[in-house]
Amino acid sequence: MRLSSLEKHIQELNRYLNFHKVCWWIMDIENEPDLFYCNQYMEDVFNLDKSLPYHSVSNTCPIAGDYLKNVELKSSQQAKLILAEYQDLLNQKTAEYKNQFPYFDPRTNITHYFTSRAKILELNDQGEVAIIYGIIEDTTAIVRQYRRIKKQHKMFKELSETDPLTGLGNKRFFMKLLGFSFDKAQREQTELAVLMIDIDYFKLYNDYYGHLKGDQCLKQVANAIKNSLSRKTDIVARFGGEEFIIFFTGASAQQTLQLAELIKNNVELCQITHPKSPVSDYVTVSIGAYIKIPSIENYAAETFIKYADKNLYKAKSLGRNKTVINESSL
Ligand SMILES: Nc1nc2c(ncn2[C@@H]2O[C@H](COP(=O)(O)OP(=O)(O)OP(=O)(O)O)[C@@H](O)[C@H]2O)c(=O)[nH]1
Repeated sequence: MRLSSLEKHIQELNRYLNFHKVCWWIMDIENEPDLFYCNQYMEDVFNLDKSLPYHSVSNTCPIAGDYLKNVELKSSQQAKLILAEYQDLLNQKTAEYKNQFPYFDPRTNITHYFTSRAKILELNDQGEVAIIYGIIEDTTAIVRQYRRIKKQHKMFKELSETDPLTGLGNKRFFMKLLGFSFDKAQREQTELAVLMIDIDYFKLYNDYYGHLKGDQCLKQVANAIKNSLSRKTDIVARFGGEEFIIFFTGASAQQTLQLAELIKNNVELCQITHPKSPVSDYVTVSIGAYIKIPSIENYAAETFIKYADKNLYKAKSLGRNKTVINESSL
């Protein structure tokens, strides 16, 4: 009786669900829980043996069976999820499931992406699930397009946060990260340090050598600054023109001063000749630093930049090629 009912359903599915590029399958859970019947298109797509009218769930089902062989599931976690949804359908906890799975086709060496939906078609007299059916659609084109857009989005984001000349982060990138770190330092009551670095007499350098050489100089200085930083959490950016900025957390005032001195020395050690500089034969930088534990009442991330900038101004007025750090913290 059940078999003829199944046959009737198979005939109906063949008649009504005969769309191009749509796989359908049906299972008699009550009598043959390990078998599924499907259309020819599904047999083609998943390389199933066409000599039989049915296929084994445990051996050939693209999801439940030998998925380890053919389905490139990203993780066993995903496989478990699909299985759990299938169980929920059998236990009537859900009326329909919908999941996605990648399928590696060994004939073409290409991974396709499918969306699989299933529903209960018939209950038996005891109200238990008797027959379920489902469709599987190839969503490879949509998935690929989604990934392309995501990749482009990431690229645009990186471009919008990168200084094209030096490859360092730009002001926007810096302010975003400073905001996060400021809040964290405030919560954890740790020191936050901001260093403003400015090339000395850069206008004279540009006037003497021209803008292109000025650009090269900016790149070299940017590299010298970047290479002076050892921790991943030290964030550096080109803040504008010939000005660079750094922030980091968890260091003492002494360590901050040491790092500033290291940067200053490393820039001078690049030996970029600057015939017009009154302070050195080579390009030098001045640095203004500000370090403090952010306090809830009195500070904002921008205040750190303002004070670091004031100290930079002091370093310039003290003759350049100098570091000034907020003295109260030393
Ligand atoms: N080549 C080049 N020059 C730049 C760029 N951005 C800013 N500048 C130049 O940097 C110079 C900055 O000059 P000023 O602000 O007068 O400062 P300075 O000559 O370095 O003097 P001090 O900072 O007081 O030591 C200007 O000549 C700008 O044109 C850039 O992207 N490329």
